Amino acid sequence: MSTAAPAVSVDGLVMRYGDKVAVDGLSLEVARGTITAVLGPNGAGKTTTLETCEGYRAPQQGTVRVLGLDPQRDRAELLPRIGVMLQAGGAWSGVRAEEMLEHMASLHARPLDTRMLGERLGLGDCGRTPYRRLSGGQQQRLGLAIALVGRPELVFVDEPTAGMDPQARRTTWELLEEVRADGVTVVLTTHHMDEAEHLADRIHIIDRGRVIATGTPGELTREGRSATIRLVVNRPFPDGAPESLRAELGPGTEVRQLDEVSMLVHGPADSMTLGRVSRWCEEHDVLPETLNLGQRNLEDVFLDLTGRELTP
Ligand SMILES: Nc1ncnc2c1ncn2[C@@H]1O[C@H](COP(=O)(O)OP(=O)(O)OP(=O)(O)O)[C@@H](O)[C@H]1O
Repeated sequence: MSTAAPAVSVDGLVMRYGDKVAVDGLSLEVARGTITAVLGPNGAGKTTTLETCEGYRAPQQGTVRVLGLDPQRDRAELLPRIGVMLQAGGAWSGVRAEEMLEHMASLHARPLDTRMLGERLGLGDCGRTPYRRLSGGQQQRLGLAIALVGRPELVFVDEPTAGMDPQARRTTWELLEEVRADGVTVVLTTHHMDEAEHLADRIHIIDRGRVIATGTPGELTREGRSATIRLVVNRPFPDGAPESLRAELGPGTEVRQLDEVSMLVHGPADSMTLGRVSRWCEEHDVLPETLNLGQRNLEDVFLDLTGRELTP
């Protein structure tokens, strides 16, 4: 564990919009040089938290420090050192992509080469396209280029791959990994658990304005009370098999039939459950060809903690 001061520290943050509590006593830290994901469902309070770190909103309660500075009081000192990729917009509608990027570069003392950055992000072909005519994925990539052009020490990226096709998503992930390799700290929000699992050194899972779990992807998915069991049998299940297996396993278990010979069981991660599945097979005259306890993913972690799906 690094002893260096954290890049970001949020302590007891409370944010409301009128009567609505958007952030409810949220605390988290981001270590320097890492990719940290703030993962949570829509409306969990991710964007509001990020906007407070970026200095766009003043904390109503609690404290926020970014690179050791107060994002409100020390805004002028902080701004040249951070990059921000907004969730939507970030450019005015008529401006061409390359003009926007060059304009942003001109605001920084030592900007990156805009042509190279545009090429790297696959913006080469649309440099002369007005912002409003860019696809959603292209607007996202331009937003990321704008966040990176000033060689920030820390970048905040809000839903970096929303609206991107799988290939653009991969490229964006690679780029964020390169940025980290250069020593830049990356804080990203996402509601895609695969994105958090793939990219993040550390994940803060948030729900209803609070951090409900923190850890590396491995730590979060190893601990816990439940697992996914995959069952594949030698011949089609009898009618009513999922209901009958669920009854055998008791409460707290979900059973989903995938096709005529396979089922997924989500339930307690213990040998008793495996034993019961095996006994049920024997009683129903089907032979398990596969019966294995799968690795939990972040979706399972979220379900364990909240009783709800991360991506409904
Ligand atoms: N300007 C606003 N006025 C009123 N309510 C708002 C405003 N911005 C956000 N909210 C509400 O505050 C809560 C938290 O919103 P926030 O955008 O921070 O969540 P989020 O986790 O980023 O969600 P998403 O993934 O959908 O962007 C939500 O219930 C949202 O509806």
